Amino acid sequence: MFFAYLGGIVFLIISFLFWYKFIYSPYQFFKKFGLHSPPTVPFFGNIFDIFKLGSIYALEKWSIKYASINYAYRYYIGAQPYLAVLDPDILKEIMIKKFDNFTERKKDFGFMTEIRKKANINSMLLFMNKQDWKRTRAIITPTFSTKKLKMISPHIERSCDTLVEIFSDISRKNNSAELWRIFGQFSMEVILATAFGCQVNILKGEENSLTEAAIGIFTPNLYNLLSELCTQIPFSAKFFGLFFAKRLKLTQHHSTARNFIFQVINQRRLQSYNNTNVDFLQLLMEAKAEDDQICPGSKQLTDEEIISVSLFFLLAGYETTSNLLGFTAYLLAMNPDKQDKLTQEINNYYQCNKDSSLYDAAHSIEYLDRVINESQRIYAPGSMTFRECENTCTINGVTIPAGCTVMIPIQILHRLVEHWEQPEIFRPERFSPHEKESHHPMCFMPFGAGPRNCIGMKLALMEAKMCLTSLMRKYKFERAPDTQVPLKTRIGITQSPVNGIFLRVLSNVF
Ligand code: HEM
Repeated sequence: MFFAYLGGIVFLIISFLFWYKFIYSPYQFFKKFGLHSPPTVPFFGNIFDIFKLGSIYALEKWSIKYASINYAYRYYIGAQPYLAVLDPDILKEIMIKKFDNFTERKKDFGFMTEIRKKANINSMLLFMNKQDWKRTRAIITPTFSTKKLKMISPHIERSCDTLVEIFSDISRKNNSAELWRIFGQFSMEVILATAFGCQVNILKGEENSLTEAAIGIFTPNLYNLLSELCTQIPFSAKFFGLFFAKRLKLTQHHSTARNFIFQVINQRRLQSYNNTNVDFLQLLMEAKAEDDQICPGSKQLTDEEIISVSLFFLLAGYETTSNLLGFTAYLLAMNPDKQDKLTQEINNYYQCNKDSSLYDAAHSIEYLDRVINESQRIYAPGSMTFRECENTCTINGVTIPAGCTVMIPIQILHRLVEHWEQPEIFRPERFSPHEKESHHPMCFMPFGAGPRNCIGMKLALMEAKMCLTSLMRKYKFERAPDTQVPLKTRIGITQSPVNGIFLRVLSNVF
């Protein structure tokens, strides 16, 4: 009898502790500071709304209902507390002025961490902790200087030439074509060439072990869904990781890519006397932090670090850039007057600069810059980013507790009616010098902001500008019967078209 009572009491105590630790306590996080959030479900927080509506749309709904003061509102993903901030002045404090208190981004994506561990790949730059990030970023920043990017631009020009040939075939057929897939092949070809000096012809259908692995990493499948789920449900990443990570094709693709890069590094080290490679891998092998950079640890990257950094370039640069090109083509087709203006500007430039290189042309046409900015404002390819708060602080009346993840909804900021007149309209003139002054700089951040912004920004812009300049000299895009209007997009961390982008391509040259 005594033992039955004792057992009952122990059971009650354990149940109470379980309830307190996992069901009650995590959701008191904001309440302790007198702040509100939408109603939560134990273990899941607010993820059902996110699954039902999509993250950005759920945030839009909450922003109307819960953005109490200064356009900031709170929610939970699993048990992790989030604060979404829409106020540009607060964002300036977080991303720039108080950067030291908001240096880290977000805990790693659970399931992908397990996959990378199994594939022997180090932590990615995106999720690095403060110390590791400071050192790594200081070493690799010079790799993205204008001079070095110009050195690798011939790789991009080569793929632009192939793309022009492909578009010539499409224009002759006079049917619509799915351009998003073609821009995807283009950007994969460019990133493999610029990152690893790998001369592949993906646009012409050729493959090798690295391209197969790279394509495999980006092909959506059940496991991607699983990994999405694991980022939301607490403790599930370890659980699923234990059972699946070793057996997944995705892990094999990561291993193949890793081993490929490892072999290339070894070969280059052996042939160091006649090494003429001009690509990121080579630049990373030679990269060294400047002497005046305060960074603890070695000023050079180890081979394992080079592998994880260069692999991350592949992940970060592929989808975002192809989405940018696809969205821009769609917006130009839907706004023929803006497209004509761009073509005119490109032709004018070449009339005055007949022997200009593609690199120089792409960087001299101001209207192209405005078109690309406006395209990214309407469809931000990187639709959100994050910062972790290290120490509790209050900014413009909003308390941000330590341990809280600040969510920066880039796509929403780009369309706020308070800051953008008729935000749904494509008008590149918004970015002309005199109009540019009229909007808050923090309301336009396709590449993030502050010291932890996108390191690949100049590369992405160089690629997009060179690609559009070479295409628009010869072709124009036109709306076809199967063009989806309005375009449906899928918004996660990145934004992509749900059903591709179907357009006609017509020759400009008669
Ligand atoms: C149109 C193309 C691209 C877009 C829209 C884009 C957007 C972004 C955004 C929004 C962030 C987060 C910034 C922040 O938190 O403030 C980011 C981070 C990053 N991006 Fe990009 N990106 C693009 C292309 C690239 C390319 C081509 C590369 C590399 C070759 C790259 C490498 C990175 C890296 C390494 C980070 C993490 C930086 C850090 O934590 O220090 N991105 N990108």
